[in-house]
Amino acid sequence: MENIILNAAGISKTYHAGSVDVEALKKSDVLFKKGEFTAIVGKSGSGKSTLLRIIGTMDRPDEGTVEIEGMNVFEMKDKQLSKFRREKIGFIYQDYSLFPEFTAYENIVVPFALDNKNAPEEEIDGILESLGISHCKGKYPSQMSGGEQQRVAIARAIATHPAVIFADEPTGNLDAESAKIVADMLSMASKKYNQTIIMVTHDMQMADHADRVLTIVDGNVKEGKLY
Ligand SMILES: Nc1ncnc2c1ncn2[C@@H]1O[C@H](COP(=O)(O)OP(=O)(O)OP(=O)(O)O)[C@@H](O)[C@H]1O
Repeated sequence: MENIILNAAGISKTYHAGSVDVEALKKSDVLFKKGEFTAIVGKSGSGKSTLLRIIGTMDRPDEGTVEIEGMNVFEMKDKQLSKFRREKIGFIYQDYSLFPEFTAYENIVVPFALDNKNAPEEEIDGILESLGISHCKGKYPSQMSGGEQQRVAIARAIATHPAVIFADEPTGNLDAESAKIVADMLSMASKKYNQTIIMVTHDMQMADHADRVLTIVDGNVKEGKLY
C-alpha cells in the first residue's frame, strides 16, 4: 500500500513464566505511514513494550510478520538484520543511552563510525540547532540536563535518516517542561525530516503531541485514544 512504511500482520506473543502463560499480544495487525508520529498507550502490562520490541525488530513474534519498507524482517539472517537495523531503524530509550565518555557530537556520530562512514557535520549542526542544543555539541552527558541528553539521543536517531524511529517512554525520566520540549522535538522531526516515529508512553499529555494514537487493550491493538 502506498505510503505504508511498516506493516505488522497477525503478530502474537505469549510469554511462558513457570506454569503460567501470558498472552501479551493477540494476533494484532497494525500499519504505520511514512512521516507519521504515532503514540502507543495502554495500561501497565497491556503489551506496549512487547509490541514495540517486535515491530522494532528486537524480538520475534510467535506468529505473524513484520515488514519494513517491504522487507520481511524476520526472514532475514541475523547479520543481514543487524545491518538493516543500523540503516533503517533508530531507537530512543528512557535512559537516553548516551556514552558517558563521549561528547554530544561524538555520541551522534557513533552510528556513522560503526559503518565506516563520514559524518555530515554541517547537517548535524543543523539538527542540533533545530533541537535547540547547539550549545551542547562539545559537552559530555554529565554536563547536560536530562532534557538536553534526550535531545542529543533524538539527534543521534535522526542523523542517519532511519526509516523509522522507535521511542520507548522517551520522557519517562523528565520533568513536565523537558518532556514537552522532547515531545515537540519528536513531532518536529517527523515533519521536518519526514521520519516515522513510533513512541510508547503512559503519559496521555505526551500522546497528545502525536498525529495518531493507538491503545493496547489486553494484547489487542486498537485505533484511537481509548484509555
Ligand atoms: N520476559 C517476560 N516474561 C514473562 N512475562 C512477560 C515478559 N515480558 C512481559 N511479560 C508480561 O507480558 C505482559 C505485557 O508486558 P509489556 O511489558 O509488553 O507491557 P507494557 O504495556 O509495556 O507494560 P508497562 O507499561 O508496565 O511497561 C505483561 O503481563 C507482562 O508481565
